[in-house]
Amino acid sequence: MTGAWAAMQRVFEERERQEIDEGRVARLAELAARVRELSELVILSQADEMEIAAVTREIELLTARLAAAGRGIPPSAEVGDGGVVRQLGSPVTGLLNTLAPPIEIRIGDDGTARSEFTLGLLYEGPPGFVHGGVSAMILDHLSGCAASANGTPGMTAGLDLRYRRPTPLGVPLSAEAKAVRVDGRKTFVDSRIIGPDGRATAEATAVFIMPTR
Ligand SMILES: CCCCC/C=C\C/C=C\C/C=C\C/C=C\CCCC(=O)SCCNC(=O)CCNC(=O)[C@H](O)C(C)(C)COP(=O)(O)OP(=O)(O)OC[C@H]1O[C@@H](n2cnc3c(N)ncnc32)[C@H](O)[C@@H]1OP(=O)(O)O
Repeated sequence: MTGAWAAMQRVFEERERQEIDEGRVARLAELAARVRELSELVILSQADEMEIAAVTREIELLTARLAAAGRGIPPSAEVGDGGVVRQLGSPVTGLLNTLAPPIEIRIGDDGTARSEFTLGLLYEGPPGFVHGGVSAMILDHLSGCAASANGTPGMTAGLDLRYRRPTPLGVPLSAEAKAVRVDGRKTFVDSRIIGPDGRATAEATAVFIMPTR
């Protein structure tokens, strides 16, 4: 008995009481996209110190405007087609999470979870290449979706990763994950990130375990 199941249920139930207004989500997603651009410019901008101080003050005012409306609870997670969880605040796929790339995942007829994406400077590890932790995050999440699509969701119990070659920044990448074996509460999922030359840059095997109630 881990208690994790009950804790997750409580959070889900609280969040499920909220209606998701798609028009509002679209406007918030637009805001998140603009904040992502801003985040990249915090690293790249050549503005002088006066300009940086002025922009900082403006951002402070904008933050205060949003805070004035009060803070609610994060928008709920929904299970969509093929068992893909639509979690608006997810750090991987969350349209409203400015730390998320964000990555769109779809499930094929054979249960493979797939995604195509380009990772920019915010996800840099070695100069010019994707941070290994970011690759791990993406493969973990994609694999979780594949386990769910298989009808055997769970929490990541293990993620065995091999970095085959550096994953380049700023070019189209793809990734795929598929449940390959179920053993009681354990689901084993194989996944990979594929570079523009069609070769795998990172490969993983993950184990998902449904927590005991
Ligand atoms: C409302 C409830 C929802 C429940 C489902 C939860 C999520 C799924 C929902 C949606 C998924 C959709 C999209 C995916 C999204 C995200 C993916 C990322 C997910 C994460 O970001 S998630 C965060 C990181 N994750 C954790 O925070 C886990 C912390 N941890 C624990 O909560 C426990 O650790 C737990 C529950 C994992 C297991 O605990 P436990 O007590 O139930 O089970 P136990 O340890 O006894 O293991 C049972 C059998 O598995 C074997 N075993 C254990 N580990 C193994 C390994 N690595 N390799 C091979 N075998 C292994 C043992 O050897 C034994 O084998 P045997 O039965 O043969 O003896």
